[in-house]
Amino acid sequence: MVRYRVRGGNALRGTAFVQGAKNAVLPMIGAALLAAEGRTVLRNVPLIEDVRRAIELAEAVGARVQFHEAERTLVIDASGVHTPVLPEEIASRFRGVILFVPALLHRVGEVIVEGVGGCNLGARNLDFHYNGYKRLGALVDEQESAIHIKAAGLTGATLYLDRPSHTGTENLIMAAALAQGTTVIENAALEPEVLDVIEMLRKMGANISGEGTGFITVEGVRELKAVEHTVMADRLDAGAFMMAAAITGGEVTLLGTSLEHLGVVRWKLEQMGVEFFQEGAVVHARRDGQLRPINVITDTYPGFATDLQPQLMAMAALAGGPSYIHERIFDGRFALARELNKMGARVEVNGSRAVVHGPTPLRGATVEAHDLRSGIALVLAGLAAEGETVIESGYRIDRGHADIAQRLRALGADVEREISPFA
Ligand SMILES: CC(=O)N[C@H]1[C@@H](OP(=O)(O)OP(=O)(O)OC[C@H]2O[C@@H](n3ccc(=O)[nH]c3=O)[C@H](O)[C@@H]2O)O[C@H](CO)[C@@H](O)[C@@H]1O
Ligand SMILES: C=C(OP(=O)(O)O)C(=O)O
Repeated sequence: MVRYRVRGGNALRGTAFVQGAKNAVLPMIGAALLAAEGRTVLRNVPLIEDVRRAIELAEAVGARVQFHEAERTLVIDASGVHTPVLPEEIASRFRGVILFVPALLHRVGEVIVEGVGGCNLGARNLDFHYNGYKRLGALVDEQESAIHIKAAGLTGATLYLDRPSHTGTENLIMAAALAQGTTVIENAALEPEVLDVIEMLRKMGANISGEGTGFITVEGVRELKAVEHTVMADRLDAGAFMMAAAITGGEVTLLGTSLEHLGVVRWKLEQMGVEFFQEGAVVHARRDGQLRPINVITDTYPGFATDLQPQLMAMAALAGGPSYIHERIFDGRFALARELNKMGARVEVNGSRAVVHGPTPLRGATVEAHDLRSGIALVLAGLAAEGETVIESGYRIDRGHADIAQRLRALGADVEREISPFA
């Protein structure tokens, strides 16, 4: 059992390194398995638990993987991929498992998904993925214990997503990349990570156009080759550090990121009183006076990222007036509210809307990380709280943020990661 212990009160100051993006590296590991020969080299790979699960899973299906951790470099030889089973004990621990489906369909002709993990945020359906595979010619059999997908070769088709699903877009592109003929994907996701994955697939030899427009065309090719690719910076990790500076009244310099990737998040943080200054790939963020209340609606990119909504909720607890949050992506992403309330916040939730009655001083408490982003939001709340905050279920934070305690300590925070022998 991992837990984080945070003693609040220090304004964060200094320089932080932004990690490689979790939501880009996971599909890239899936993409690497599409190459039947050679070795893929991924750079700027974050040392997070989801990457460790993805490595275990790639090995379970027959790939040979070396993780050079000090160099943040992953080497994947997928020539030995032979088994269709994505085993429950690994698959049920992270969402990225679904990103292995296209490669196994192409390489093995079938996939058995024994579980799908990831953050518990309410309904997380996969119907857009399955409908897409079916339109490309696969057979999908959804049983309670496992999902079985089979395909004797895929054929291009016109596909659509009811809404621009992030992993749905990546999966249908990967499925179409080696299908015979042309595939058009309508209502495709625009997230920067999706574009980075497309860039890697294009280097591998895929013929993809239209990314960033919502309409993607993929001309199938016969094979994809192993390549080298550097994973983009994690905008959610960068956002967490910006908000850590803001919530503590500090100032941070973030190396290797871009305000462009934040979309609307940037403007909302500015409205709350965060000042930004960008010099190339270096971003400075600091709080400018008292935090102001805010009105936020989460949306797909470039709208306000749902993965930064909990951190914003924590900040809103300290803002000078009521803030309104409308969560439109997930129907169960307000588990943070009751944990923040244990710390003295006043958050009222009504369905997909929440009102944060700020300002309320925060005080330390023992709280639970119900998912990755509510976990990091509680770390931020702890940094601004009086006294000590203990955040249980810290594994969920480790799924997506690398060395977070150490990186925050380098900015002057009092944070420790502890491993308890008691489960
Ligand atoms: C590994 C990864 O990249 N995870 C990210 C990805 O998750 P993920 O790709 O799972 O999220 P989606 O964009 O697919 O889901 C968004 C919404 O669409 C619904 N939906 C999705 C697919 C589908 O087949 N049917 C369906 O109904 C989901 O229930 C959810 O309500 O995007 C989310 C939304 O930005 C982020 O929070 C996650 O961090
Ligand atoms: C929801 C998230 O991740 P996943 O899709 O991997 O559960 C997240 O990164 O906040």
